[in-house]
Amino acid sequence: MSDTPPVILGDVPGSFPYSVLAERHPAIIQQVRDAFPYDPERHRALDALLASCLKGVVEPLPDAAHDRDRWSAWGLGEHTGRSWFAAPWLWSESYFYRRLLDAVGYFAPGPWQGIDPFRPAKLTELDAPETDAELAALDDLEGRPAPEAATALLHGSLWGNRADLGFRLSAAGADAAGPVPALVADDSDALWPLLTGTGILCLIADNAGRELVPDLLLIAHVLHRRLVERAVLYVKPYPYYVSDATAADVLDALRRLRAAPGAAAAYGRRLWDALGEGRLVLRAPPFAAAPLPFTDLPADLRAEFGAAALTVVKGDLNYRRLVGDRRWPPTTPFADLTAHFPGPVAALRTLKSDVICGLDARTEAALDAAEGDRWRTAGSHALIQVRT
Ligand SMILES: O=P(O)(O)OC[C@H]1O[C@](O)(CO)[C@@H](O)[C@@H]1O
Repeated sequence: MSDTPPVILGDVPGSFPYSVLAERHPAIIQQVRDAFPYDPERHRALDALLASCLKGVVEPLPDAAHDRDRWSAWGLGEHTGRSWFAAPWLWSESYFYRRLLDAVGYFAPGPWQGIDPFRPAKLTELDAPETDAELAALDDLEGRPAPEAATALLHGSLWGNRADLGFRLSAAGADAAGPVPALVADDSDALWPLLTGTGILCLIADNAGRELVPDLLLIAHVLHRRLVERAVLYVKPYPYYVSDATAADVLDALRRLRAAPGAAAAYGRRLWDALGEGRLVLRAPPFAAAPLPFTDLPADLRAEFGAAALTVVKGDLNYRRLVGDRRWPPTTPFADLTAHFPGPVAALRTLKSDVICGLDARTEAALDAAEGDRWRTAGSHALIQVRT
């Protein structure tokens, strides 16, 4: 595309990406420090990461890191020795989480290996009374016509994306939708006809807890109603962006569902059975936590999404990766920016970063008039965009 805007960097003081690197990442380091009684070595490593993020430069991975080659292929050499603020924002954010896990000993043999530094916060959310209320709402769906139940579950999965623990560190209270509808694009009419009963649904998950639970309910629904033959759920291979879902988080969510009263437990049982029968497959590919756009999908994922009836891409970060982390003119067609994707694709996302496409001109003008630039990042608007 000749007028392609530049990739977003984090180097403009006052911009949203800059604030994430300069303020949110230090706040996340503090949150992690407070989450567990780490030993002095871990605290020193967290001190070093904080200093490196704020005033230092990107450093290489330790010699023994299991994924050094992978990160070399993902551009680490190019950014090593340069400021975190000078790299593409997507790249800096991803590498920050990789280094945070190093600092807390997540990958190294020892007592902290495999301990998710974000798990206490994820469990607090999963166990919150709000989750009970959301699960109780499933009882009201019983007996409703299938299309009505399907729409309710789709919207549950969509708005579940607002439940993002990293986002909450800086966007508390971002609730008012103002005079513009909360849903700024809605292609859901094009989504359901793609699920004709014989294909595979791929769902690229985003957050754990109160987003993952409705994602699982949606999957349970399409499997139970035989809208697809099989579903594949893609999660992160390691803790990432504070609340992103890992396989362990899927198991926590399933346990929560199975232990719930009312209709929720039946959804949990169906999902459990579907995993056992191979009708629901869990995947955690390294690329799920790559600092790269989906134009760089590896061959295996390209083939899987190419063979699916539909791939649902959840959340803001995955949206940035899907359409490209660039400040596109908001009326740029979604179909143009996702033409590279190997199969039909639907984005379900609440708006939490500057990236947006596929709006009609009237909606863009109304949003700007009502909220300035704030609608892009406040998390108070959402979209359902589909490319068939
Ligand atoms: O959980 P989500 O919807 O992917 O949102 C994570 C979001 O957090 C931010 O990276 C800021 O840290 C957003 O801009 C990003 O896309």
